[in-house]
Amino acid sequence: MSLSGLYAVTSEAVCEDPQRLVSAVAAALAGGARLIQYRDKRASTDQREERAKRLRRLCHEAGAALIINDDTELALRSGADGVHLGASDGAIRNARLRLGPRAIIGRSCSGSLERAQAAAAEGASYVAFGRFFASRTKPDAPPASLELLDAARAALALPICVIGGLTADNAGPLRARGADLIAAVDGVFAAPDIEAAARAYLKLFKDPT
Ligand SMILES: Cc1ncc(COP(=O)(O)OP(=O)(O)O)c(N)n1
Ligand SMILES: Cc1ncsc1CCOP(=O)(O)O
Ligand SMILES: [Mg+2]
Repeated sequence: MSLSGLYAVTSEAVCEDPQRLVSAVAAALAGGARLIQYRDKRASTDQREERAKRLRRLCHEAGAALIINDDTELALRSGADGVHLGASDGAIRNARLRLGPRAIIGRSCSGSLERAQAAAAEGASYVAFGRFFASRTKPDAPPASLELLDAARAALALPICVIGGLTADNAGPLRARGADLIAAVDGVFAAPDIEAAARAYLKLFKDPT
């Protein structure tokens, strides 16, 4: 699949209730999201496995891919399409060995081009920079700059994801600087109309006519 477009990352609030989680992700898919990340820091191992399998079916029915945050073994058990790993979530190489050559493996690089280059060399599928704006989801995430994005676009051949306080209204300049994936938690899942919110981000990926 092409790693471009909206990357909708589940919020703590929607993960509180499994029915809400499924309907929220269904709405994001209806709005055109084709990459979903299941990010759930609170549920038990069994609950997360059950929910990940449910989301994997939902995403695949819609022709979308499901990525699991933090947990390579859960990605394997649930049949998800890949995993997103932060700096302390394990080595890319190990995840690649566990999940295979077709898996989508992402790495958080905060504001560091060096980290992104290392991730690329280890076999990451995409690298994620951010936060770019204030984020209620992860207020203490280290900041990244537009200049970093310019340098990353020039130096890296793999897809670039941006994250952190991104909305359809503020992500345009990042997209214009070559971001392939716009990742958002609250911008999608805290919106009163999740489907409409997802659709609004996707306008940033349409060719200007
Ligand atoms: C697309 C994307 N980018 C960055 C992150 C953050 O990952 P990490 O630094 O491991 O922090 P947590 O999300 O685990 O709190 C992400 N999840 N997704
Ligand atoms: C997980 C993560 N990593 C860096 S910022 C961030 C939070 C993104 O959430 P939001 O889109 O609500 O700011
Ligand atoms: Mg993590």
